[in-house]
Amino acid sequence: MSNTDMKARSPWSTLNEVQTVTISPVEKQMNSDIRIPGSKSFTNRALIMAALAKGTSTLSGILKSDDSYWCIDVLNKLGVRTEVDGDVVTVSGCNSVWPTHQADLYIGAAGTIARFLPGALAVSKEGNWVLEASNRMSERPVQPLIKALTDLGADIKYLSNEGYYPIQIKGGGLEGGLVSISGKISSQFISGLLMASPYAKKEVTVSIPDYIVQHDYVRITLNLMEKFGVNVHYSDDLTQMVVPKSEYLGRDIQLEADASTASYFLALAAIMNGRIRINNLSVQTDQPDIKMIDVYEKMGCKIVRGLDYIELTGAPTLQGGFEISMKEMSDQTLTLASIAPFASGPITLKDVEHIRHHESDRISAICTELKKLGIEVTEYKDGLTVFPGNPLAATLDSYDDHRVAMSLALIGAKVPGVQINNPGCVSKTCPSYFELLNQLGVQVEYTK
Ligand SMILES: O=C(O)C1=C[C@@H](OP(=O)(O)O)[C@@H](O)[C@H](O)C1
Ligand SMILES: C=C(OP(=O)(O)O)C(=O)O
Repeated sequence: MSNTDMKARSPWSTLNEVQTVTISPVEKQMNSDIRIPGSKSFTNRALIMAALAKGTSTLSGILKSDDSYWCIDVLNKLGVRTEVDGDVVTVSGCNSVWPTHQADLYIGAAGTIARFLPGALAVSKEGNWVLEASNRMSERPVQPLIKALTDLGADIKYLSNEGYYPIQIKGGGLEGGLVSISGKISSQFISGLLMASPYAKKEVTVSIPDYIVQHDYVRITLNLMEKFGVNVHYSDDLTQMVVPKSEYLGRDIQLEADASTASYFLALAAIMNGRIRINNLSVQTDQPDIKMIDVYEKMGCKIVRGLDYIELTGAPTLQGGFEISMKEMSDQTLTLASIAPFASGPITLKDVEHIRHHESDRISAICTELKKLGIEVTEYKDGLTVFPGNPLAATLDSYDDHRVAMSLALIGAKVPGVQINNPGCVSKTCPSYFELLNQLGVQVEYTK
């Protein structure tokens, strides 16, 4: 497990001892209903807004994974009281004054914490905190966010490499005013800046000079801020956003299921020509990865868009022969690339250069692993083309990246002899992933 960062695995991870998982094809026709764990994006936003808020919040349907564990752990270390009961967490908000003024905080591999926490700390009147991240998160960019926060008056220092974790943040507050921030490497920079902005001394006007890679994640932030009592004024294209001086108020909120996680199970039914119904997610969501159902439909699957469910029935042959921009749902690039060999023609996935900065260099990782399976691919700076083929048995690497492991496992559900090294990394967003696959009839065997 050479590239595995075991420190980033939390007590909510499950497969730390497992070296390799062998996935074997589904034996009977898939015809199942399933419930999907809570959304990472909603969970970590809601936790941080609830912690900053005045009053107590009850968040139901949280995700219990490494990313949310480290978020709750950090809040506890900052002196915020949280109580977890099943998938419900009660958070006693600190009204933007973090009770513990000095602490070393470990945030694991979570981009959401790395980009949402700095602003939330900087707004506090006093404090001096050191933030350390996983090895990979310490290679992922944060400079545009830190620059915007320091432009607003925050006191943040890089402790090792300029532009990267670890960092030191001192309290003192944000001044407010006009601030410009790039959205072309990560939308999380903008979300993190917005979440802190109500606590600046003056109104904050956020302006985007270039473009945003995934607008819908910013919309999730804006809508959740509104639920916590802060109304941001913004242009439709999100290039200008005005955050009033305000404060979050404690709320009781039911969080959504994770649309990114749901997509793997929809993809599974698509390639198996089976039927699956997701019982706790609907198309009425801001989560961008919901748009994958349109892609599965375009590939020949039948979709029922229920009021409170989504059902997919696969097709004997999936249709390929198209090019698609994955920019606005880029977490699903690997899912589509993994089922693409089973389609009738080549599929080109474009506009996702930014995913080279995710949990792994995802474009390079998926091209390397598909080639190991004997699949022809062409790699571009911003994407790849996957050609139809019959994948061979192979032992694959997960790159310690949950989405690499979850996507490649789909191929094992159709092709005998697919093994994945270091599969425990799925705990970043879905510790129960292989268990859920198994419930759907996929055979899963662990080697320790
Ligand atoms: O705000 C969020 O919750 C997320 C934003 C996206 O990140 P980028 O905008 O960095 O691609 C996405 O990939 C990530 O999984 C979750
Ligand atoms: C990019 C991802 O995560 P993070 O929140 O760490 O950016 C992801 O989940 O695919």
